Amino acid sequence: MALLLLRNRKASALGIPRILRDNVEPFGLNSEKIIGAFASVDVIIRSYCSGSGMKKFDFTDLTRPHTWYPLARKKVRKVILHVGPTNSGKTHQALSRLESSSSGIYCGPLRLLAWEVAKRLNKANVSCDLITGQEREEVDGAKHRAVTVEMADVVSDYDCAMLGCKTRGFSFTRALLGICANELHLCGDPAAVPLIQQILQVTGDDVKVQSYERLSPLVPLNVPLGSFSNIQTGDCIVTFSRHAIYRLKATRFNDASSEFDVLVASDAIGMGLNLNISRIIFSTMKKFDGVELRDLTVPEVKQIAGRAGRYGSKFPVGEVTCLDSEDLPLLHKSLLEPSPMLEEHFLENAKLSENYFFANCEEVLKVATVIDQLPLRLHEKYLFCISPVDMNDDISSQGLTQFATNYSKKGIVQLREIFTPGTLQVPKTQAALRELESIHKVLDLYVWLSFRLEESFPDRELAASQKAICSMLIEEFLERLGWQKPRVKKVTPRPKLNSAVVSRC
Ligand SMILES: Nc1ncnc2c1ncn2[C@@H]1O[C@H](COP(=O)(O)OP(=O)(O)OP(=O)(O)O)[C@@H](O)[C@H]1O
Ligand SMILES: [Mg+2]
Repeated sequence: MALLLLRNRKASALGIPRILRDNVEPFGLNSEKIIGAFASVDVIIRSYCSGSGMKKFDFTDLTRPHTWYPLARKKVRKVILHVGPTNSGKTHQALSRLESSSSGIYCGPLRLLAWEVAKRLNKANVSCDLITGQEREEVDGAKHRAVTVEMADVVSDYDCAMLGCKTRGFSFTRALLGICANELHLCGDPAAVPLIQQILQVTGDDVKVQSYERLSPLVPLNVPLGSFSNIQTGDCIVTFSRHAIYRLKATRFNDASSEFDVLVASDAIGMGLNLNISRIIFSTMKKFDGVELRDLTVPEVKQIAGRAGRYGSKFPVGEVTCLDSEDLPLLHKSLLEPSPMLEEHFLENAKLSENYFFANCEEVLKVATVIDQLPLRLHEKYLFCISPVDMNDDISSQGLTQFATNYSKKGIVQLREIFTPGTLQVPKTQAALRELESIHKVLDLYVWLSFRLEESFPDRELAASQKAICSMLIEEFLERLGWQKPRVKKVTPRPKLNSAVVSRC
């Protein structure tokens, strides 16, 4: 939820962005203490400015986030928690309910899942829009929407809403508290139940738990894969970096003479995807989480392993193992252990009221310090702050600065001002590859902004087409290294596996 930063040391080091200091002080904010509550600023401002009869909002009271969503609070929502292990039919059950409702919204953690749901509903003649950070496919007359969770709509009224989210990010909490629906279905691990029940105690919602059992078996193997020569059809190799995916794909599985139908995927597949996978193979049990290289957590291992042998797929029994034998003990132990209760971590971190914790918003603050001096309104600054810019990437952060500066000066940002179409080339070196990936990020950012400031970022089509060219050129570079383009480009709920790459979208 909200990026609540009360006396956060890291944040103070960056200084208090003027964005919030200047704009919220009239509401009585003590800027020495409070740096931001970005996540819900949009809702608060909209409510405050709409003249909807809402009283002056007290920005100093950050202990009651459920009150930031007045629309949702008008209802006593029926909240159903669908909990159980992976592959137990939680999503299936909740989606059936969504499908039969007069209006609804699905909020998922991954673009592919939103896409899968939109496809399923439209196929069942329930018109459904697909809305993610970077795309909007609207269907005439649709009363249903499938969105990625950060796009959760907290200002409309729905009959049924579904949250299929595996993380505790602020988007999830915002959706949990803010979605205005008669019925709210949440799918996840039983470990989340106490925390969600606790959070929803104050909303007055009616919460029920529905438990599930695994629908088909998952067998942890005692023998490691050992060598890639032991790969079989239906295997899925899981790795944790994009470059490792490319490398594995390029060097191992795409030999022209190879007949293997193998998926190489990142841990993003763990978020509920249904694929035809017989055996999950962890190429490593360690992951770099942005700060350190650490062992995979119990929920991560279970979620990823749970992709094997999905019910109704062509593999009725799933298997899971590791590439190296030394990783097997951690795999076996993790699969046997219950997931740690989310509240433990939560309480450790909470510094405000006992149900809330400080989300990490260093990235947002980095943007805030860059655009702080620009003559933009609060809402516009906020928008740039939450945009999908990679501030650790020089080209991406320069792109954002340029977009924000040009927008503040002229109100319109032509893509050609910072980018000349027709100049992209197949990279010849790893450095050129990285540069092209950075350009891809800048174009992606332009598309994202164009959906929110439509008139000011008019070149969406050009940006999208140049972005597609970037992807093609990256693929061409990789093909020259021996990588082959997947024959199946989109991952459908049950595709024939053809060495597709799935990574976080
Ligand atoms: N009652 C059912 N009838 C037919 N198919 C079902 C049924 N229940 C589940 N399935 C199918 O079984 C597979 C797994 O179900 P689902 O995706 O709902 O599991 P899940 O519990 O949400 O798993 P995860 O925790 O990994 O997200 C899906 O392909 C789903 O369509
Ligand atoms: Mg699911």
